[in-house]
Amino acid sequence: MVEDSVVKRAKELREQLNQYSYEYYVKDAPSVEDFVYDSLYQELVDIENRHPELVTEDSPTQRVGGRVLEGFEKVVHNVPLYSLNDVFNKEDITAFDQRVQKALGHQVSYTCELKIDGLSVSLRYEDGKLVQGATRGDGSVGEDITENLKTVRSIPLKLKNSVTLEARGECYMPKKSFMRLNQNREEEGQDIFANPRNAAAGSLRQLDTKITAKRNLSTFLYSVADTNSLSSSSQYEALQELEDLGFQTNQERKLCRSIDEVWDYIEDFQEKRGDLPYEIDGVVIKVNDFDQQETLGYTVKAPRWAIAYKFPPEEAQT
Ligand SMILES: NC(=O)c1cc2c(N)ncc(C(N)=O)c2s1
Repeated sequence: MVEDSVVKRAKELREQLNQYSYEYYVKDAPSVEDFVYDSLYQELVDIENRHPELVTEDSPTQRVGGRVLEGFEKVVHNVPLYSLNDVFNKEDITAFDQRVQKALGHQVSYTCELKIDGLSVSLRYEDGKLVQGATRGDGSVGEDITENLKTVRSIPLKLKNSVTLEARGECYMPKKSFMRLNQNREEEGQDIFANPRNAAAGSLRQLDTKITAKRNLSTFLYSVADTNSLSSSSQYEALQELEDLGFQTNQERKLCRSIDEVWDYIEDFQEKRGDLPYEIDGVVIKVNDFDQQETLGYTVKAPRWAIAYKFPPEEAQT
């Protein structure tokens, strides 16, 4: 039987370390120096080594991976992950806005979000605890990569509220991590990855979770399978609600009152994309209000209430 003081200390350390990790990986605003984190982490490792029965699912020690998987189980997405219709110029953006206004009978607000060049993932939480993580796959059937996604430090193992929901987002590799990874692979005579998207996909499809844990992946969450699982009534509010639950969300989002504002946003980020610490390949434009999204509905493969504006390919890095 473990003394109460040790059980209490382990709980304190877990909560303190998870808070520090949240500040560092999700808010990008650490409140303590690394050595403070490291010494508390080592204290928890020592306690868990002496008392393995004290290890919990959401312990920060579970982030470093451990198992080598045989393969990936299939996961059926109860709510399919839809794809987006792509557009490539201002005329198509205007045409989208005309179709929306015609269908709804009035002007609408749009939420603009950066289109992250990573791997789409779905994260299922029950009572606030991460129970499953899966790839998008073909939108209906994906692969269970829970063990690998648990090593992604910005993915919360436990939410700030004990809600049950399925969040969707993009898992990506920051440009700096991509450059460092390819440098190491080149020095070791290994093939290099063509781009951060391939590097992220390759890292998440690793059967050895210890390798995934070292790849410094990150995430931006941007929607939920069922909007009724949130209290928000619009996309812009939902992004804030996801952030308040402990997810990393992209801070460049903008609520636009007109399609002209949408176009300004697109031009703005076509300029800025090279300076971002992650790769994007466009902008996702969504009708903001959830009731209006429902009215517009879906075609066979994509929502009528959203489009993806694709940037022209970036000039090859000389
Ligand atoms: N295929 C899709 O539905 C999406 C793909 C992406 C992506 N790669 N990045 C951001 C968003 C977003 N913020 O909605 C979406 S939505």
